[in-house]
Amino acid sequence: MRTGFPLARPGLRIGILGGSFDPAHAGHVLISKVALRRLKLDRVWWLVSPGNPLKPHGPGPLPQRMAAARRLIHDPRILVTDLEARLGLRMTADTLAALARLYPGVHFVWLMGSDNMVQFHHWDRWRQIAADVPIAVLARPGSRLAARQSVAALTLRAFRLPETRARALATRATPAWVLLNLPMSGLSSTQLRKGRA
Ligand SMILES: Nc1ncnc2c1ncn2[C@@H]1O[C@H](COP(=O)(O)OP(=O)(O)OP(=O)(O)O)[C@@H](O)[C@H]1O
Ligand SMILES: O=C(O)c1ccc[n+]([C@@H]2O[C@H](COP(=O)([O-])O)[C@@H](O)[C@H]2O)c1
Repeated sequence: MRTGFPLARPGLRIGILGGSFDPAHAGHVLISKVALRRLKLDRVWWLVSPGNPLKPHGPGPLPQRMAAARRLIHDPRILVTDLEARLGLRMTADTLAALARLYPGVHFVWLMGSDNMVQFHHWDRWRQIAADVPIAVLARPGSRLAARQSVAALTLRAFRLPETRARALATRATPAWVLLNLPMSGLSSTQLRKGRA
């Protein structure tokens, strides 16, 4: 494995939480812990993005975002990585293809908040993403119901697992996705940036 890339042996179940983390906050920690438990994951990797392809303004510098994210985590199962920047990738479809090549035999699950599910159908090759990797959508205030009615949710409705089957998601044939309800956190990076300004 190249330097700077996390290690993972075949058979591990790893949730990937992609985001700007500008800055990371307790909402990210909460959904990571819920995903670890409810999806029976071994690890969650925070994939600190060089920048969301759909957002017009880039986030703050990557090293600062990484350092702040690491300071927030006190669970050895959660790991922060800049592998997307190291690979020179930005589109999630490309990142997931690279992960499959780099880590054969690892069971990856894409994690995202329900706000992202609402606009998932605008992502580059979103159907390919859903065909490549199981997806867990974590409820977030204001978008939980909209996520259930989103274009992606309706398109993929035949492949939705009930929450009671969430533990099976990581090794399920794709497409497969689940919507996880949880005691929701209203925290957001936008709100924290406003508070800092
Ligand atoms: N409070 C939260 N509850 C559920 N999911 C969340 C929460 N905060 C962030 N997420 C999810 O975590 C992932 C990374 O989030 P991101 O780094 O963009 O933080 P954010 O708070 O959504 O930032 P911003 O306000 O700048 O959009 C996304 O899939 C997002 O939906
Ligand atoms: O690939 C895409 O088209 C795409 C479009 C929007 C968002 N994403 C990814 O979704 C993750 C969450 O983005 P954000 O900006 O909400 O933190 C992050 O990993 C982005 O790279 C990816």
